[in-house]
Amino acid sequence: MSQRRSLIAGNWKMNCLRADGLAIARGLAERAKTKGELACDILVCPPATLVSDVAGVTTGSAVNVGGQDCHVAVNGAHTGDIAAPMLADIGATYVLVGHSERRADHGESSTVIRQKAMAAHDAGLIAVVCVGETEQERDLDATLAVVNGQIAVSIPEGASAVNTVVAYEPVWAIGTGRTASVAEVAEVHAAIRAELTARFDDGDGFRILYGGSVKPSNAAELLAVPNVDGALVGGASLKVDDFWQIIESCA
Ligand SMILES: O=C[C@H](O)COP(=O)(O)O
Repeated sequence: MSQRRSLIAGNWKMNCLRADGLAIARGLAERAKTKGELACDILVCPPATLVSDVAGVTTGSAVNVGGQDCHVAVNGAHTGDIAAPMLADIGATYVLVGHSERRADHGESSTVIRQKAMAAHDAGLIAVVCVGETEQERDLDATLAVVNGQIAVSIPEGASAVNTVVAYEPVWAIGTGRTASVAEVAEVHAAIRAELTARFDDGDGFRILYGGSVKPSNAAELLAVPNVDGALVGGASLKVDDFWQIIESCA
């Protein structure tokens, strides 16, 4: 098995005015600097309004910065949207694509998400491609079919372990306080790994993150599950202490 370095990613979603966001970013950057060698990579994805400022205060630290979404095109008449090269231009090195809130709120299909991942790659960004089933789909025993289908369509042919991270986030576990069980996480992550290794020469090297109510109290247990190579954290990433405890849960 290849050595995969874990990634702990914070998705701030539509939270934080400038002062709050910069306080979190500074807090993380200071800890990263004083801690020295860390067992994992760190990523924060602030709202687009703060990407540039957060990149500024985290420069020279181990904290990477990413966008929460990008458009499929590099520029053009797309009012309100943000192109991947624009994110790269202001210091982002990652971008989330296909988060379930984008799929639900903006009707994004896996086909569009694949195009967004391609746009991210073209801009030199690492795409964090998010997948996950709804509660209804899990109740119908369709979890693996749904997730495998999302993986098959959302991840483009040009993907590699270098430019792509997968995030498994069961929709019913996001922001609900309900976390998938270790057995549920293990089953889905193993299925995603099988899809990746079947399709990509370096499929064993892709990092697969778990997301959905990850917090300091459950992080170590989730991060110890086979094929869990980090976490995508929402609510708990808005508190420096909580997010740092999750970072320190990496073995
Ligand atoms: O992107 C993050 C996920 O949606 C998880 O959010 P949460 O940790 O608040 O459940």
